[in-house]
Amino acid sequence: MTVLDSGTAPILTDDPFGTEVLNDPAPFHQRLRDAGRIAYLPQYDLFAMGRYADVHAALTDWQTFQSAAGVGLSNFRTEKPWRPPSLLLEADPPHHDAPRHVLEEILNPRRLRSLRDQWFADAETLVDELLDRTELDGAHDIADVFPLRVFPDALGLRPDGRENLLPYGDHAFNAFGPANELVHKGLARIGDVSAWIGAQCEREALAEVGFGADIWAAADRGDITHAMAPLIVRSLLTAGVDTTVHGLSSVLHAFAEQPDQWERLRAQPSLARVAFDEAVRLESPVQTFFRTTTCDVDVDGVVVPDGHKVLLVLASANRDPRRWTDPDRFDLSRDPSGHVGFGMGIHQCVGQHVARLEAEAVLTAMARRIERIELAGTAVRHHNNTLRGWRSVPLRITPA
Ligand code: HEM
Ligand SMILES: O=C(O)c1ccc(-n2ccnc2)cc1
Repeated sequence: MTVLDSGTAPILTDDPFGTEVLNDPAPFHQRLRDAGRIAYLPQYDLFAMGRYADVHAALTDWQTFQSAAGVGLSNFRTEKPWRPPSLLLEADPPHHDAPRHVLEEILNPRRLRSLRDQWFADAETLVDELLDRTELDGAHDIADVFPLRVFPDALGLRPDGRENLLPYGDHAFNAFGPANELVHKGLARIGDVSAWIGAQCEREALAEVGFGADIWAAADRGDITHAMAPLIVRSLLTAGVDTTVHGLSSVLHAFAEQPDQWERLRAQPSLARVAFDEAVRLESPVQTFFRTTTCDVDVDGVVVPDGHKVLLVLASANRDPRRWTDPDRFDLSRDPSGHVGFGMGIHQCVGQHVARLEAEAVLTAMARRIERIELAGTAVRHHNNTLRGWRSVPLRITPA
């Protein structure tokens, strides 16, 4: 795509949600970083940032770059959201504060320690089931399976109907983008699926022990209102599975592409956590989120008018050579902290510890049982307006 400089903002004619970019976003990200600190995309009348420093600055300045007008392309100031807005993701202080504090308490690493032994055992069971094979699919057999085995139970979801979770999350993440074919393909089922999701958020649908019950208990304590509780449960239902499914397929693909890094993990299984964060930096399972300006904002001489949508390209920031040495390399000796794959600032991912624990369980179980993994064919991308991961990662494995 060409970069034309008309007026003050460099113009990019890329479509961040088109098939070409979804298949290989790197050229778009490179053009965006090279164009300057901010660029204008006329196709969607939006501004975009791709450099680490600018994305980080916008994420940590919620007063100027708000979430309350939606974190997708749709501007809640002028358009009706497709569902009641999120009390966390699509809210700013003060309304954001109480729901955020409640989930921080429920999902913090200390509270998750009670799940660690169970999740590690579940991961070992899953890997043991696969060890009689020399070839498997890292997406179909592991990434798509493990989150659905552990997270719905931890949340307290009833056993039936869980097949609705992935389609709901996939549609919700598509809906942050434009109304393209990816959104249209989900519309036929979303009514029924949303009804099922809404029903699972009610207190009587949830187990007495789990994240859902903890949210309702917070309402009983008065930390949030009872009216807020179902919507906060809905946040976990929306975010809890698709994200980790794509995070896991990404880390397995990264290792399969670089078997030397797998040897490092086998030598030091405690590297599992940093390996997952390095994969989240490199692959950015959540590629983008939007913000809306709350005033006229001058970025390097480009004036973004009040109320305008700004696309924050997390995936580009995570590979910005201004911030990362050899950014395109999956490297376990790197310190990936500071990456924006989980966001940054007041909206930084409150589920990151859940995601890390799931990945640590899977990678530790695999590292102990599998001597070598390598790609056994061409991996196939899963397309989504916001999420990036793999539909298929054919692997050849050598049991230890
Ligand atoms: C690899 C997995 C994941 C990635 C890459 C990821 C990424 C992100 C990012 C980038 C944000 C910031 C959004 C923004 O700034 O607008 C975020 C927020 C959030 N994440 Fe995640 N996430 C993951 C998994 C999870 C899981 C498993 C949960 C729930 C258990 C979760 C719950 C949330 C919630 C509730 C927010 C909103 C926080 C707020 O607005 O205060 N995420 N996540
Ligand atoms: O409240 C919601 O509906 C909602 C909350 C968080 C996410 N999310 C995105 C990345 N990690 C989590 C998605 C949806």
